[in-house]
Amino acid sequence: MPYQGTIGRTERERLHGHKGMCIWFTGLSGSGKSTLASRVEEELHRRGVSTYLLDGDHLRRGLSADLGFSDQDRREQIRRAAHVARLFVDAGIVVLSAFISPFEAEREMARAQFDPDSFVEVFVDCPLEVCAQRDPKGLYVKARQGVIPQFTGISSPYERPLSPDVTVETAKLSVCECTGRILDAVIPRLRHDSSLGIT
Ligand SMILES: Nc1ncnc2c1ncn2[C@@H]1O[C@H](COP(=O)(O)OS(=O)(=O)O)[C@@H](OP(=O)(O)O)[C@H]1O
Ligand SMILES: Nc1ncnc2c1ncn2[C@@H]1O[C@H](COP(=O)(O)OP(=O)(O)O)[C@@H](O)[C@H]1O
Repeated sequence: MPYQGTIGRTERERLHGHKGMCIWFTGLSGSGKSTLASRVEEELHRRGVSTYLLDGDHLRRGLSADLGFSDQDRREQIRRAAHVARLFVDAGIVVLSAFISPFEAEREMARAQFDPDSFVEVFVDCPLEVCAQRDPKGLYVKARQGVIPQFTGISSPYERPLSPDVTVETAKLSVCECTGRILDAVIPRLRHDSSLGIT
């Protein structure tokens, strides 16, 4: 439970003019999590929504600098990420969380931090071969050479989500189409009451 002062989430949401929410992106490295989280954030920002983008590399440079990529460390990474996301939502902000988050149990743990309307799980679905071809950071080449151990999809598992709120197939749809589908799921849930002007 968040610390409860005299100003609560409802008051903060009223000030922002929309509800707080967590949009949780999960998918393989190179599937398009960061690209889509960033595009969705731009679109929300343009509509006057208060946003914040959290991603794996970002957290791992600071709060999670002590963690590696063992199953146990990934579980701890997602526990921390979900907790931080919860704080942002309690502050009335729309937080976009982009983590591989490879395990269903931890994604469900993240979901359980929020009320059902405040959490949207986005499965960024892309075949491993396409991710490896894209290889935007050159990590798949190194993983296949054995230089990077425990690499998701190569030498560490990725469990496909069982019941995501939105699935975007990034090898079939453009960035623009994927962004539109995510916004269609998110925007109706942001309206706090009829006084809000989000369109
Ligand atoms: N072994 C291994 N496996 C997967 N990913 C690796 C690894 N080593 C480094 N990286 C880089 O770390 C980013 C993923 O961090 P996450 O915190 O999102 O991962 S996890 O949710 O804890 O599984 C990931 O970012 P994305 O490519 O944006 O997914 C990589 O840049
Ligand atoms: N429909 C799409 N959605 C997202 N990214 C796409 C799409 N089609 C092609 N891409 C490309 O795939 C790459 C995904 O990289 P990135 O967003 O860093 O992935 P991740 O954050 O999941 O590691 C980018 O180069 C992006 O331009």
